[in-house]
Amino acid sequence: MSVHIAAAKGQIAKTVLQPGDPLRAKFIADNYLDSVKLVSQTRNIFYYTGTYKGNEITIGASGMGIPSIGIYSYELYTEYGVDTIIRIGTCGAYSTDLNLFDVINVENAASESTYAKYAWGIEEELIPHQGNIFESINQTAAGLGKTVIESNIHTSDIFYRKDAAVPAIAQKHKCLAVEMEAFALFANAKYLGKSAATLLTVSDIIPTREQISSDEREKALRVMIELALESAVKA
Ligand SMILES: O=P(O)(O)O[C@H]1O[C@H](CO)[C@@H](O)[C@H]1O
Ligand SMILES: O=c1cc[nH]c(=O)[nH]1
Repeated sequence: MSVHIAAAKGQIAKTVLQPGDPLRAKFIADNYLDSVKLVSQTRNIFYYTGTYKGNEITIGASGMGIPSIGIYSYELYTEYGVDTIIRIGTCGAYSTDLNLFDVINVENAASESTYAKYAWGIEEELIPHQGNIFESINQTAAGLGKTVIESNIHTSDIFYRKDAAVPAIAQKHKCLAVEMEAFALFANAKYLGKSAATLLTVSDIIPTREQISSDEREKALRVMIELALESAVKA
């Protein structure tokens, strides 16, 4: 057990799918995994380990924001020997070039956050996905005939803001969308020499205020979930 995860050593698989939402983790475990076991519910952040097509996999939440995923991904990599984390999140599109339910495979995460600098001495404001899992997701998507958009995204600490303009860092790095965790996940993986990818489903179109419901954020992300599971078993 680690400070924030109650699972015993050996109860977490080498590959973890990590949504922000604990109930999305439960939905995936209930609907996609066999022989599934709830291995941690500390702070109601659920971790389930089971098999998908015969391969052991863990689905567990990160909670929302950089500090939270910073904790969970670090403990998974260092205390449980996890090799690969695939974040499966939602994001807000900065323009109407994207549509609700589009799926992004994140190339680089740009952030104003000081997390990477003060945790690991990583000075860059743009951190790439780590290891081979990004490419494996692209190949898996092509094999399944699913469309994924490869793009930079903005990892922000802010969900609500007064200024409607696209933030400068997102403009600078041509980020199509915003979410709140990928930068810290990539920073931890980079520092620790681990693999990390982030898949995002567009849940909000920021300029038009179109959005999917909270129930859909839990349950209607089928394309992303199935792509992550199929990629995970090849990791
Ligand atoms: O759907 P998840 O994975 O939680 O991701 C996005 O949704 C949350 C905000 O609603 C933030 O965590 C953001 O990154
Ligand atoms: O961080 C996020 C996630 C979903 N939608 C947003 O607008 N922002």
